[in-house]
Amino acid sequence: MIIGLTGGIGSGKSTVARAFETLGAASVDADDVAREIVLPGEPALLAIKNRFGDQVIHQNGTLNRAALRDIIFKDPEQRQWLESVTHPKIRERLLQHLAQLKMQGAPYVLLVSPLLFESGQNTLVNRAVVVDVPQALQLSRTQQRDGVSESQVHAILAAQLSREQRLAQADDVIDNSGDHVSMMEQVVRLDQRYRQLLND
Ligand SMILES: CC(C)(COP(=O)(O)OP(=O)(O)OC[C@H]1O[C@@H](n2cnc3c(N)ncnc32)[C@H](O)[C@@H]1O)[C@@H](O)C(=O)NCCC(=O)NCCS
Ligand SMILES: Nc1ncnc2c1ncn2[C@@H]1O[C@H](COP(=O)(O)OP(=O)(O)OP(=O)(O)O)[C@@H](O)[C@H]1O
Repeated sequence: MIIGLTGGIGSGKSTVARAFETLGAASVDADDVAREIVLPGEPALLAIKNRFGDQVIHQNGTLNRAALRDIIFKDPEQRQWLESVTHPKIRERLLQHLAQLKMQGAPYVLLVSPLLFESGQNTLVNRAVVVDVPQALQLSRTQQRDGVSESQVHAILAAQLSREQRLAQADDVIDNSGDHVSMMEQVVRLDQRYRQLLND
């Protein structure tokens, strides 16, 4: 069984995924896969360099993520172009990771992705769990974690589904506006539910 785990920027997806892992779940993270497909030598990195030039490439040949972030969250057309190059490759690589994880015998696998619904990756999963927090908390936790400006987080939020749109597509919801103990209690309940579903 594959469970999609999604939520907007800074909602706590990675934190929640780690909590599921302590209970025995396996996981693959779309943000990590998005990094793999732009490593030096990958065709996606070459396409990005051809479009945006050396301003988005570090001296050592790796992607300058901050520079690309500045460009794509200012201009929806550039973001759509980047997604048209990266999303098919991310999907392909996710499928490979999921197939490998399936062999390893975990009871269920989490596909952790900020853009589960936006990118159509939800067609790869059996259920979707949304990590939900009010927008103000997304903003403060992201700023505290990454040291980025409020306007940059707002620009990223604007490129993602709204809280309501995401919740409307959820099978399960984790309210991550409380502390870690409250989050863990919800994860334990859902883990039991997923194991029960496997036995049904
Ligand atoms: C623009 C890039 C280089 C910025 O890299 P950076 O290291 O600063 O951020 P990182 O990749 O860790 O993403 C942080 C968060 O930004 C948000 N985000 C990233 N890409 C997008 C996007 N295309 N649309 C909306 N939100 C996005 C997500 O909430 C994500 O968790 C990078 O995000 C990227 O390559 N994005 C395009 C690929 C993509 O859509 N990735 C999302 C997973 S499918
Ligand atoms: N319940 C919680 N209480 C307090 N802080 C939390 C809680 N959950 C997560 N955080 C913190 O909020 C920040 C964002 O969490 P996390 O990195 O897990 O989010 P994310 O959804 O994976 O983010 P992104 O989409 O940007 O990769 C982190 O600094 C994390 O430690």
